[in-house]
Amino acid sequence: MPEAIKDSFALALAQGNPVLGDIPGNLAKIREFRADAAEQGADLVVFSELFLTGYPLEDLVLKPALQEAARVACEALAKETEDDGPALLIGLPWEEKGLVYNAMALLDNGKVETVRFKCNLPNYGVFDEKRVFAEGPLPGPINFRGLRLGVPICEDIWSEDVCETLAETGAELFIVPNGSPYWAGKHDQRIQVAAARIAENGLPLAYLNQVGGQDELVFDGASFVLNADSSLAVQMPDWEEACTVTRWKRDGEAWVCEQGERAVLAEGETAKYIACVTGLRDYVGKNGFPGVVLGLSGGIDSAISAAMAVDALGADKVHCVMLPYTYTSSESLEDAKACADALGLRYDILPIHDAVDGMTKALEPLFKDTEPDITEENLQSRARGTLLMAISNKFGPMVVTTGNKSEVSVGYATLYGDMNGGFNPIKDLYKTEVFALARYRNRERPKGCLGPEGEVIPERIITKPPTAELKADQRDQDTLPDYEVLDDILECLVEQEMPLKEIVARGHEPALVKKVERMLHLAEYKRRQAAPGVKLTAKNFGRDRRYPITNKFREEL
Ligand SMILES: Nc1ncnc2c1ncn2[C@@H]1O[C@H](COP(=O)(O)OP(=O)(O)OC[C@H]2O[C@@H]([n+]3cccc(C(=O)O)c3)[C@H](O)[C@@H]2O)[C@@H](O)[C@H]1O
Ligand SMILES: Nc1ncnc2c1ncn2[C@@H]1O[C@H](COP(=O)(O)OP(=O)(O)OP(=O)(O)O)[C@@H](O)[C@H]1O
Ligand SMILES: NC(=O)CC[C@H](N)C(=O)O
Repeated sequence: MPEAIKDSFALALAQGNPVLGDIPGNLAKIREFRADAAEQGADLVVFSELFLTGYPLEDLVLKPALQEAARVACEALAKETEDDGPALLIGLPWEEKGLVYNAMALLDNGKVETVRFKCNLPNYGVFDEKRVFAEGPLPGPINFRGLRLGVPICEDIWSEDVCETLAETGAELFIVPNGSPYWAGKHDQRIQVAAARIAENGLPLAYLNQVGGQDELVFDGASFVLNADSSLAVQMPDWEEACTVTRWKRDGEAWVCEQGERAVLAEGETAKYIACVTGLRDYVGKNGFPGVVLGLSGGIDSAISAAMAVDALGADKVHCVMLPYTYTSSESLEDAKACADALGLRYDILPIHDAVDGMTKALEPLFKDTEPDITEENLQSRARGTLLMAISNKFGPMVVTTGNKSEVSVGYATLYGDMNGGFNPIKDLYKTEVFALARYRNRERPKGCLGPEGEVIPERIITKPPTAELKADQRDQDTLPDYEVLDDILECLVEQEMPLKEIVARGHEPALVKKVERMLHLAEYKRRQAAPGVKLTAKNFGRDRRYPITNKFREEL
């Protein structure tokens, strides 16, 4: 039986990257973290929200078999705490009297000592927890070897009630396990929320988040400890697994965390770039692909996607194919080759003339009395999409799709053509941000990136006017307004749901604002069929923005 905690204790924060549904794999990770924490003298190791199963579980948690497998793994793990090692605070779904809770279990002395449930279930943006979990009752503290731990679970700290109840019922500090996805500016929000709970209750707070990608979400880690005066005691690194042991001392009635690691966090473009790379890496890795393949056109979208793929997976796992047709310029061929060379990846050229001519011939009996139009343009895109999917089928790599948020917004992409693919690393980046990130990556290679340093996206790819090259002398701006203008209107419409009048008041042409609004609504059917991609903003296309496809509503202006 371990001794009661008196004047000091050591708390390990296990900032890990679970694989959703891989209970044996996550269990193995828990054991590794525990061994590491034991070596560092920890008394307790805490894991992020639902770590044993992975987060977010979505409807998978409704499966009794999943609940049962998690419970069995938890009981087995509890037995292992009979040794002298640290206790464990782990997250898992917990069924009781027919209701399923989002729970944290304290495993100590060879058994499950206590379980407590999440009270405030987030049900906005990407979150849908009320659909699958029951709300827990307002909790009291967990007794850990005589120490009274307040354990609010993630959303539980985003309002006052749970922390207030825990403090009133004797909690001595807060330990907060989270599954808190990244979006730009999120870390500052978390610190503010934590500081508010500390100010209300006068207790220190350890905030633990997971890392890694899970479908469209990426988690940045960046766990931290704030003391009761809201000063930062520990800042763990972002975007990487880590096990940090925080050391606590009693000062009269209060607990104080000793000053520890102070990692510098990625911000702005660095954070966004790492988020795209992390999302792609984990999607490809966790779904078991040997690598990726993508069409490299000499344009900026495919160039930055190729750079992100190399940074995520290494050049040996990225295959780029130039698929030229009649309208492909010599500059595009040169630029694609220069980009492939700079990134050091496998590059092939497969002309699509035969494929397009073959489809044109097959359609001739029906099309012979018609004029060429966008149909023929789309055949080029579909030939490319088909060939890339064939390479995927034959050799196994996943097709990376490369549409930016501006294109995805207005439907400037071909269904079953360039929209083909399994995952899109730039889906939540407007075109103007794609340009900025390309320049950024040429200046700087952020941590964890496996590609070369220096210029990886040749300058001309960034400076030349964007073109789909589906007909002679085509430019994106023949069909779309300048990207600076388009992106500003889209940001207002998508992220802010701003009334059209207010968008016009920013200096935009009324007719253009109406046109963009119309394109945005009309493209809903394409987005519903589009590949998933990394969420970077507070409102991505996907779970954050659920619009009907059939929709005749248009705002008056
Ligand atoms: N509400 C709805 N629900 C379900 N399906 C709907 C639909 N409305 C149209 N459709 C279907 O969608 C079809 C039109 O969509 P789609 O076939 O994609 O063709 P569409 O959107 O007409 O053309 C593709 C556009 O993407 C542009 N673009 C830009 C950059 C690159 C590339 C590229 O390919 O590399 C393309 C290209 O210039 C063109 O403006 C209709 O013929 C119809 O079959
Ligand atoms: N000639 C080509 N060879 C290989 N892939 C191509 C070719 N043309 C288009 N693609 C694929 O289709 C996608 C969509 O084309 P699109 O023209 O929108 O993008 P881009 O060429 O990368 O960038 P930009 O819009 O700046 O020209 C490309 O990103 C690329 O993956
Ligand atoms: N898992 C959760 O409860 C997440 C919700 C929380 N507000 C966050 O994004 O940090």
